[in-house]
Amino acid sequence: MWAFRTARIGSLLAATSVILRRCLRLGVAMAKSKFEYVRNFEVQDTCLPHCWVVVRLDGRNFHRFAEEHNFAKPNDSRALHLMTKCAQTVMEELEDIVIAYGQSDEYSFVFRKKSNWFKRRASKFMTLVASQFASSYVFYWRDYFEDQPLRYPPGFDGRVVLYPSNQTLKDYLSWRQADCHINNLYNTVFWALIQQSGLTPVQAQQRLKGTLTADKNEILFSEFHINYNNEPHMYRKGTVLVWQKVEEVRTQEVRLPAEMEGEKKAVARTRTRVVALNCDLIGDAFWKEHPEILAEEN
Ligand SMILES: Nc1nc2c(ncn2[C@@H]2O[C@H](COP(=O)(O)OP(=O)(O)OP(=O)(O)O)[C@@H](O)[C@H]2O)c(=O)[nH]1
Ligand SMILES: [Mg+2]
Ligand SMILES: [Mg+2]
Repeated sequence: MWAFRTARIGSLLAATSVILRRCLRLGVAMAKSKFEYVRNFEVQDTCLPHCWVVVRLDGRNFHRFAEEHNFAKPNDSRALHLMTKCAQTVMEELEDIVIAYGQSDEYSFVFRKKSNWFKRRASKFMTLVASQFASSYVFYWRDYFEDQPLRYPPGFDGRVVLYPSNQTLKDYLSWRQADCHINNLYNTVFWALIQQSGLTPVQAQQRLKGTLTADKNEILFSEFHINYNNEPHMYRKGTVLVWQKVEEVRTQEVRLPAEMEGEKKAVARTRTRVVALNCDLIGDAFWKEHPEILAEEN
């Protein structure tokens, strides 16, 4: 009797599991349409593991954008501060960015070596950075350009570059900062010759043809009494964004006995914030001061 019952339960269970399996198969077949195969056309764009992932953005045709929006020449501090505000937003909204560097119409964002954000898909990194940056540029425009309406929507191109070692990453950032220095020195003399000496752009270009750094410094000093080293750091060095612990003091209402109700007290707390620096990245000093950026766990 007992054996008969056990056999019956067994065959019932077997029948149920066959039905269940059929249903599941049918369900899966139904969920997959005949068009499903097009998924296979998607390319794998996973960034190589253990590499620094750098996303660099650059303003599209900003030569024209700067003209149309009356940017000051050679440097418009409103435009540079707006770029930095957008980059700060990118760092705060997205994940795993350990440092960013910007100058002119470009910003580079460095994702930590071991980031597994969106399974390290390059297209996700690039498009999320570019779209967050571009929407922030429009969103915050009025805060920096109070009297200058935004005349058309700006665009930013993006690229992803992988750097396999700390040295190559440091060299990449040094390259961008050296570019900032070379362009800024040239532009400072170029516009001084036009704005202060009345040369035409073609004449200014001719005057600077073949000149070396020392020559440009000399022209600035002897003709315009400008010591290039005293020009603002933001123009000469660009902007570095890093995470830093900042002590914040806020006045806060505290719970006290009824007779003291509503009293406020200063409360200090430490938060990690994105901080903008206009410092040198090429020498060792910066990396010694901020060892956590290249630390192994990154
Ligand atoms: N007047 C002024 N112009 C700026 C400033 N920052 C950037 N620009 C302009 O933006 C340009 C940026 O250079 P590029 O990125 O090489 O060139 P682009 O015109 O943006 O062209 P693509 O990047 O190739 O699309 C500079 O050459 C300037 O004309 C600024 O502070 N003041
Ligand atoms: Mg550009
Ligand atoms: Mg550029």
